[in-house]
Amino acid sequence: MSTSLSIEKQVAIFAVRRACLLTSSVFNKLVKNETLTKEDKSPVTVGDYAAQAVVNTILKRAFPHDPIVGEEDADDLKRDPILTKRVVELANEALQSDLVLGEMPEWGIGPGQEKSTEDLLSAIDQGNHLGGHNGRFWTLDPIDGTKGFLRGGQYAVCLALIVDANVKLGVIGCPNLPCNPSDPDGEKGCIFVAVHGQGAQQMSLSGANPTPVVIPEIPSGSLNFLESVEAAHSDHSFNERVSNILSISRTPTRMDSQAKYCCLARGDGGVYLRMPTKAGYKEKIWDHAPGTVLIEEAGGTVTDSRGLPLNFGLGKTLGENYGVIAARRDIHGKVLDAVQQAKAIEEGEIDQAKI
Ligand SMILES: Nc1ncnc2c1ncn2[C@@H]1O[C@H](COP(=O)(O)O)[C@@H](OP(=O)(O)O)[C@H]1O
Ligand SMILES: [Mg+2]
Ligand SMILES: [Mg+2]
Ligand SMILES: [Mg+2]
Repeated sequence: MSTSLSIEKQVAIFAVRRACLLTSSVFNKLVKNETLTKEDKSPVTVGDYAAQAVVNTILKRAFPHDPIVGEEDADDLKRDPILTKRVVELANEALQSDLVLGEMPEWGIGPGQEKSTEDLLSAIDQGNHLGGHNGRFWTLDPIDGTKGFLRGGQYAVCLALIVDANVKLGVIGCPNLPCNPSDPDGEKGCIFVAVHGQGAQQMSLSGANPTPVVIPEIPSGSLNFLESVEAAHSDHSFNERVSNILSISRTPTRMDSQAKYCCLARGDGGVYLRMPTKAGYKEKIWDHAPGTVLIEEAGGTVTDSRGLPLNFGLGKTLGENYGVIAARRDIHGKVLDAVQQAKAIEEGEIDQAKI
């Protein structure tokens, strides 16, 4: 591993880019029966499986010794030969498209690199690492915000490299996100990249125009919350209470996926807040690792509601769920105080009338 992670960064960008092109083209052709329902009742589409097959194929060729913690596995898919055939078709199409400058055929990509069904199902299952505190591994969410993807909203292909529980590199591809927030109808599709200690960048899906990303100063009157669309994923009424404490009057921006972290990183919204809606759900590392390094490198802080950093060394999850707060470094403390105040009110420790 080079200390600058320049090769890892390039490979990750190319892999995420191919997966983004795949998922955008799948969306236009997706039909209803190309989605399965997982044991936890959440949806998974042929796009999720094919994107995981593509990214894992590239990672395993470029870094054969690196384990991968991926969201999906191929168990349910294997029971459905029609969906399997579709995933194989999609993954092969994405892997075999022409090489762009910098891509290497040794990564298993480019014309003529057709993979068998067995190769691709096994590539999906190579995301079976359990994570943990020691060593180096990748974590992949092939489509984060599958519900957003299905509704034609925001979703993201998310990849991070974790070394000894620290997120060293994060790449988030957002095929539906406008490149320029002040031109929402303009070009869509951008990739955000952050390397620990080296800053953050945004580039177009083609890799063109890389520009540094730094969270701008936002006057407190213009702050707003970035929150999940899904009410089951984060407690909207809690966010409203925190907004009131902070005298935030702007309505929250609801958006699926880690595109929220990307918007926060470029100042398109001021605070990401995700508090649990019910006991028992544990946040997954692939839902937060790339977003966390992006925010930290763009000048922000990410903690739970106790003010502690997220722990990426516990396995597939972040452990007991104390929520997630992300904001620019200089306002994070203020938001954390407000969250703790709102929690105390909720728990009945403070009489609302006294504050
Ligand atoms: N009860 C719950 N609480 C919090 N997050 C949940 C949840 N159920 C599912 N999720 C996660 O929320 C992610 C989407 O986040 P968001 O709401 O910010 O779009 C999902 O990612 P996938 O879509 O990759 O499965 C899933 O991992
Ligand atoms: Mg999912
Ligand atoms: Mg996800
Ligand atoms: Mg996902």
